[in-house]
Amino acid sequence: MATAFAAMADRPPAATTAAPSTVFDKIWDAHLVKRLDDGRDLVFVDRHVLQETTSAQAFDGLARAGRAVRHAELTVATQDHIVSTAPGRDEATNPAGRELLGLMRTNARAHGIPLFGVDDRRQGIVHVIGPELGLALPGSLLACGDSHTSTVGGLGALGIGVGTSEVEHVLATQTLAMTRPRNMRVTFEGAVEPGVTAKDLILHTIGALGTAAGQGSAVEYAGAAIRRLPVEARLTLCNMSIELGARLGLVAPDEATVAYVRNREFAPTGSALAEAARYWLGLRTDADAMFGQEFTIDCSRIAPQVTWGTSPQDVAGIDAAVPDPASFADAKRRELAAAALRYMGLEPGTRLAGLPIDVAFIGSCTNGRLSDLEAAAAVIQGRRVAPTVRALVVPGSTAVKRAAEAIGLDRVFRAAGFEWRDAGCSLCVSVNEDTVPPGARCLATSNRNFENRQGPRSRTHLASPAMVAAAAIAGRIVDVRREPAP
Ligand SMILES: CC(C)[C@H](C(=O)O)[C@@H](O)C(=O)O
Ligand code: SF4
Repeated sequence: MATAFAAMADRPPAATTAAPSTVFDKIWDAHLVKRLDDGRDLVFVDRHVLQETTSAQAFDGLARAGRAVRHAELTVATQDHIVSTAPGRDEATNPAGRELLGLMRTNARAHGIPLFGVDDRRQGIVHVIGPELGLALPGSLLACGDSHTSTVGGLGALGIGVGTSEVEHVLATQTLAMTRPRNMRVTFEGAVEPGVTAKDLILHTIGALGTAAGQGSAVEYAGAAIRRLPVEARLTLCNMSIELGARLGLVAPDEATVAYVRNREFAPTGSALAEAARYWLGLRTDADAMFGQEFTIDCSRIAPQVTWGTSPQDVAGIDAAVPDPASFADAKRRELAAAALRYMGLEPGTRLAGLPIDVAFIGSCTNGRLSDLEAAAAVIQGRRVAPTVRALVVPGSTAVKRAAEAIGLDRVFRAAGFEWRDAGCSLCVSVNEDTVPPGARCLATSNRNFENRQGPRSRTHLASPAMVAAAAIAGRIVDVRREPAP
């Protein structure tokens, strides 16, 4: 399989067009198979990644239609959503997950698709393992039956989240029929303050522009502040393009991207890598390229962010208070904010700093990578979790878990009173056995704070790993920048 994946990187460079174009245009055009009569584009999918909750029906459909998997060698499967995260778990640990996990194993075997299941060292959240294993490469197009496929945009790849019927289409044809996304750019200017992370940049952006801003768009994140972000932070940023309403998000590849890709299990090596890197580094937006929408964000004014409501756009800096719904100009927004405060059990004017929490969750495809765990551990080192808090670390992949253990992070978390669990989606979506009790308040590093997301009547606030770590210790939401050094 490694050879097949490596060969994919040898694709010819995009045909140079006369008109100035964006990095998105260049990658899209390199994948264009044909323009369909209905106005959509048919694009080639370099990698197709499967997760258990959206693939079973797709395989059923394929069987009913009597079709085969077109390119099993460009497809991989993992088990992440419904898996138990209890240490030492297997497919049967979460009884509710047995059927879907079993179906994935049977389907993968029947079609010759490699499965990185619960017992595999390569298992993990689909959007974490793509970059980690070199399945997602700069300039590639990756599809997955999961909305946050946009994560891989951090490498300069097009990550397209699709529904179950499209999973079936990709399995059968290795192509995707889709309306070409519009170009949108968000440029980040100014210096980012210490204690402010990629998670804060994207939460702030969603708050400023709204969850509908990116509709139908491919968002390019640009600017000096983005160039300075390590690749894992770019993955966090692109992950939440979905909460900005976009189809995908991306950061143009640079030397940091190439360095990240080097030595990944399925990435090209040797002269194939050198040749691919030349192509990747040419994937830049031309100076005069046109964007349907352009926004600029001033990073110097961004504080660590915390959500107060039930949409990711309900967000404010840690030094702010819960807003008065009456303060919103738009009538619909006023109504939604009032409903959100009722659900969250919050009063207008209450400071976000100081809100007591019951659960602290560090993990997910947004913030479950090694650098996220390192940032959290740096805050926790030598301290204890407040007795009123249940604190969990759920690494984004088995490889992240092992890498963290190799540098002793598990000991830091355990000594502080955190649970150190096996890899999976866990409390991000609570379709396994991990839940937040009704009415309880959780500060989480994940990407969605919808009603009931972490269990019936659960209350979710979103923040960065360092902020969640600091809150777990304090027992309440605090400003990580003001915490005394350990
Ligand atoms: C289960 C899956 C379809 C879903 C998604 O696509 O987003 C999940 O990953 C989520 O985050 O809610
Ligand atoms: S971690 Fe959360 S957002 Fe990411 S794929 Fe899993 S459920 Fe979806």
